[in-house]
Amino acid sequence: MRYAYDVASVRAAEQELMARLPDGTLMARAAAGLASVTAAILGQARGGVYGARVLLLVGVGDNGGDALYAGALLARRGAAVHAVLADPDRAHAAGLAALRGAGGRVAGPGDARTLAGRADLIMDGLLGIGGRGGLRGVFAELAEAAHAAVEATGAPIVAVDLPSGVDADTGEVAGLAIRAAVTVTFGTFKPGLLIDPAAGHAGIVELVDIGLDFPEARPVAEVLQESDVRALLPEPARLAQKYSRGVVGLAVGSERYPGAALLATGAALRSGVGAVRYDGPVEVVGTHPEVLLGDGRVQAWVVGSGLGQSEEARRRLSRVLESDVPVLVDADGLRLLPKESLKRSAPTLLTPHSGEAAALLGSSAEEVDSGRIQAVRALARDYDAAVLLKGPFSLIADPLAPGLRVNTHATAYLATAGSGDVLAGLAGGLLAGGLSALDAASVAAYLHGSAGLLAARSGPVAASDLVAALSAAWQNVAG
Ligand SMILES: NC(=O)C1=CN([C@@H]2O[C@H](COP(=O)(O)OP(=O)(O)OC[C@H]3O[C@@H](n4cnc5c(N)ncnc54)[C@H](O)[C@@H]3O)[C@@H](O)[C@H]2O)[C@@H](O)CC1
Ligand SMILES: Nc1ncnc2c1ncn2[C@@H]1O[C@H](COP(=O)(O)OP(=O)(O)O)[C@@H](O)[C@H]1O
Ligand SMILES: [K+]
Repeated sequence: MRYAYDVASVRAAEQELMARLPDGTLMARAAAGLASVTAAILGQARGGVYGARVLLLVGVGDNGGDALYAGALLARRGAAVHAVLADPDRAHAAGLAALRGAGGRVAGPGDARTLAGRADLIMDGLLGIGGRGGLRGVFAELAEAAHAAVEATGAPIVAVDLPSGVDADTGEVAGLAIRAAVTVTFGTFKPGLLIDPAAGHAGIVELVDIGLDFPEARPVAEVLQESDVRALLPEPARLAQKYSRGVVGLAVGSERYPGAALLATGAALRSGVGAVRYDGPVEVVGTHPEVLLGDGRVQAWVVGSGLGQSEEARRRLSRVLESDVPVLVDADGLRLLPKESLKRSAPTLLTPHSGEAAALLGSSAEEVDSGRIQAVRALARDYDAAVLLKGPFSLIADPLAPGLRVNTHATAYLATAGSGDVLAGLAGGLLAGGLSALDAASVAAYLHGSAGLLAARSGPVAASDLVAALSAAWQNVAG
């Protein structure tokens, strides 16, 4: 598992560690890690550090200090390092002395555009975990100079700890923020590196261990790694029979949206269950001869994907919601009936995208997307249900779990019609296989992402390709 801690916990861990170490040790560790990642990037881009032109954007706190010390290390290896200071009187004094001592040069904001235009790499040391709100004034001018240069030259921006201007704790971006190619973060992930829209500013995130420990702090978010998913996969016992592996019922698809039934069924058949029962008007057996039809006992239902808005759709939805087994509610299922009907006593998993989440919350998709932690938590609380809020990085909240889960194992090729139907069938099958709603959602999001990554190796992905890739994705995880 990978964890993200909030700023208060990072500060506490830092205090605790600094009390036991000589002054400056933590910053030295951070700067060494930062310089080493930066050197690797320069190595790949141009064969080495020697002669590389590096521009440091330096703010007024320790984030700028990290950049200055890392710049000094790069200058000692032969890089031509310039630092542009947002406010010379408040720049990290010892870091500045180290940079100068190593042969680095200092310039004013007026030189930022020229230096950025010539740089092989720009390091963003404007703001770290002490940042509040978006970039303004000189900070904004420096960020704009960096972005303009990147557009013209393609040079990467390496963010120090966080892309400057994003909110470390919430992932919100209120105004201008740096868009980095790589972020080198220290000690732990911060929620802002995992939660959109801030996560979309971070690029590839490299974690540098500086020795921080979090024995008692509660993570804000956790990200399942492959080994976590492996431990949760329902493998068939030797004495398994089809009913002991679980049966999932699918009340999805309609005459208007037959594809949803075919896709969800295909995914459910590859979700580890013993059988899939389809209840609806779509002819699924031609494509999926394994499917059972009509009434019968199931261990979980999936309802809503491609259900349509008809009276019959409403009836199918209420029948499923009134059952006493776990239910996954997707798409039309989230909008068709009064909100109260989604509050059930058996486990429930809601899988909205931002628009559907907004409808449930009475807000707009823009509001949901600008405050995703708040939105997913509010839904889980209001509906007393596990909620998978879909998006580039999907968030999963459960009223009983203190932290959020985030799925970062994904590709933008998943943004394709029918992709959500595949996810619903897969997650529903995992629910029927006995996983909790939280685990079913997390494992499904991971496998769905894996299938997308596998399928994308051969080019753009259709939702049917995701179904076809699911077994391989499962096998890759299971090992
Ligand atoms: N906490 C830790 O464990 C460690 C922290 N280190 C570095 O220290 C950083 C935190 O340093 P600081 O606490 O000094 O904070 P920052 O360097 O993030 O800067 C905070 C300062 O910027 C000003 N500021 C805040 N928002 C602003 C805005 N929107 N526009 C303009 N100015 C703004 C504030 O007045 C404050 O003085 C970390 O992100 C990391 O880079 C590392 O050196 C290693 C260890
Ligand atoms: N940019 C993106 N990067 C990664 N995954 C994405 C992105 N956009 C959407 N997804 C994923 O694709 C799926 C889309 O589901 P959904 O919005 O229900 O689509 P549909 O209704 O067309 O099936 C979700 O799992 C979502 O998390
Ligand atoms: K930064």
